Amino acid sequence: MTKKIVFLDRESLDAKVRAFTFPHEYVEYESTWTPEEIVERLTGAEIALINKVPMRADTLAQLPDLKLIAVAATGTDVVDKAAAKAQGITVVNIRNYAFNTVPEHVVGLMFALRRAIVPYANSVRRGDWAKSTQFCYFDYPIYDIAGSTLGIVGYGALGKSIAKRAEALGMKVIAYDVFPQEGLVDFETILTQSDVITLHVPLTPDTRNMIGAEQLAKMKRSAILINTARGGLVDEAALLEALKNGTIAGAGFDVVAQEPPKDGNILCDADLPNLIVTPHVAWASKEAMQILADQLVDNVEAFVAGKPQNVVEG
Ligand SMILES: NC(=O)c1ccc[n+]([C@@H]2O[C@H](COP(=O)([O-])OP(=O)(O)OC[C@H]3O[C@@H](n4cnc5c(N)ncnc54)[C@H](O)[C@@H]3O)[C@@H](O)[C@H]2O)c1
Ligand SMILES: O=C(O)[C@H](O)CO
Repeated sequence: MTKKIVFLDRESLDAKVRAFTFPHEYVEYESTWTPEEIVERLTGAEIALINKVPMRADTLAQLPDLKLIAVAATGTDVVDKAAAKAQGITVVNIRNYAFNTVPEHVVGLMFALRRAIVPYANSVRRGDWAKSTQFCYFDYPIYDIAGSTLGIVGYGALGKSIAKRAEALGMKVIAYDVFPQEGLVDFETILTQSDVITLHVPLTPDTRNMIGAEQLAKMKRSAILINTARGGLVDEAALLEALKNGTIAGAGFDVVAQEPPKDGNILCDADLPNLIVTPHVAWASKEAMQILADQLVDNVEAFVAGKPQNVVEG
C-alpha cells in the first residue's frame, strides 16, 4: 500500500534525500511552524520527517493516521515522546553522524576563547595595535589548551569523540554521565576542576537548567563553558551575569533557549568579548549533513520493513 511521507522543514537540511524504495507519495515543505499548518500538512500522512518542528501532544492528537516521526537530528526534545507513545507513534532519531563536525566546532570555540582570538582580531580592526606603545599588548588574557583540564558533561557519542581530540591536544579529560561507565567523575568535580566544560547531554526535564548561578559560582574564574548540545541546559540570565562580573572567563554557545531567536535573546544580543554565539551550526558540515540524510532514509526504510531502528524511548 502507498504510504504518504511528509517532510515539514526540508529547508533545515542542506543535503540530498535519496528516494524511498517502497510505494509512497512524498511531499516536502520548506518550513512549517504553527500547529494548524502541521495538522493540515500531516493529515493522512503515516510518516512525518521533521528536524525542529514542534510535535506537541495536542497536535499529535489530531493526527490519527501518523505512525512514524523520523527526526532528522539526534536531539528529539521537540517531540512530546510520552504523547507519541500513548498514540502508538514510533519516534526515531539520527545517531553518531556528527562525530567530526561537532567536536571540531567545540575545539574551534575552545581555542578561540582560551586564546582570545576574536577580541584581539576586533581590537586590531578598531586600530588598537596601531596605537600601541609596544610591538604587542595584553588586553585579554591568553591561556594554553595543552595542560588544561576538559570536563565533559554527557559521555555519549559526542562526548567520547571530543575526549579523543582533547587528549591529542595534551588536555587532561574528566567526564560525567548518568549512565554508569568506568572512570567517570561526579558533576561537582567537573564544575570545580575543569578549565573548559563542554555539554553533550540531551535536553530533558532532568537536564533543563543543569547549569545555573549556583553551578557557575563553583567553576574556576578562569574557566570557560561550551554548549553545543541544547539551549535550555543553561540558565542564560545567570550565564550573562557570570560573564559580566567575571565569575567565569568565557562562553561559547551554538544553541540558545529559543531558535531562531526571533524575539531577541540575551546571549545573542550581548556585546561581550568573552562570549561567542554561533547559530546552531555545529552539526552542519557538508559531510555530516549527508550522513544524516542517508540515515534518515535508512530509518524510514527499516520502519516500513518492520525492523525499526534508532527508536527513541519515551
Ligand atoms: N549543536 C549541534 O549541532 C548538535 C549536533 C548533534 C547533537 N547535538 C546535541 O547533542 C546531544 C548529545 O549528542 P550525542 O550524539 O552525544 O548523544 P548520546 O545519546 O550519544 O549521548 C548523550 C549522553 O548524555 C547522557 N545523559 C543523559 N541525561 C543525562 C544527565 N541528566 N546527566 C548526565 N548525562 C546524561 C546519556 O547517558 C548519554 O551518554 C544531543 O542530544 C543533541 O541535543 C547538537
Ligand atoms: O540534534 C542534532 O542532531 C543537532 O542539533 C542538529 O539538529
